[in-house]
Amino acid sequence: MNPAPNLVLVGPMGAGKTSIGKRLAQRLGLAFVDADQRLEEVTGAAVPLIFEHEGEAGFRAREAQLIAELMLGSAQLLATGGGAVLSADNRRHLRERGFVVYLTVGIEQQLERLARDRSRPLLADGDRRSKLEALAEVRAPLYRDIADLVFDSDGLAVATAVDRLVLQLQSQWQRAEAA
Ligand SMILES: Nc1ncnc2c1ncn2[C@@H]1O[C@H](COP(=O)(O)OP(=O)(O)OP(=O)(O)O)[C@@H](O)[C@H]1O
Ligand SMILES: O=C(O)C1=C[C@@H](O)[C@@H](O)[C@H](O)C1
Ligand SMILES: [Mg+2]
Repeated sequence: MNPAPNLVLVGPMGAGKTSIGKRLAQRLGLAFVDADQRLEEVTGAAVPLIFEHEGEAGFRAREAQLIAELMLGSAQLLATGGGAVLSADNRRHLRERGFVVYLTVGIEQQLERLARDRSRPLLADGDRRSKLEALAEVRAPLYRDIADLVFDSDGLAVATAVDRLVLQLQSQWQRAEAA
């Protein structure tokens, strides 16, 4: 059993938080919430449009409010947005009320997975490789700081990643229960 009320996925764009999260939640019988998708439902606007109208700061404020509200609940799997860990308040809420899994991915896989994607405003223009590298430099220590488990999704199909995660989580949770 999860020692925390919720399960949380953090990590960079293209790590698979949304794709893996949806199937992992089904396997574990948890309600699946994707923060980006929830913000799109609530505002009626796509993430790039929120950035365009309210700036990154406006998006981050909405994201922080959502995380604070969601973490009051339980039995959820929350797939966070890639930048959620930038806020110390978010990190605290996620860590206090979630078992946090950091999904890692190599830059080549990230570039491949996001090659045709137009829904990430931070990659809208300029060189994607250098942008992703700059984001990773700032964020990797923050993801690591709140992680209860680090899982490398590089080169794994979503179904394989989910199978392995279920096993790793169950064994880690059993150890926590026995301790
Ligand atoms: N393990 C995987 N193998 C192959 N493709 C994958 C894998 N995980 C994700 N993808 C693909 O990569 C793209 C990005 O994945 P996803 O949206 O799950 O990333 P994310 O971590 O939620 O990113 P963001 O922080 O931007 O929300 C999607 O098109 C998805 O189908
Ligand atoms: O890495 C980021 O900062 C972001 C990732 C996405 O999940 C979205 O939350 C948005 O595109 C910003
Ligand atoms: Mg996502």
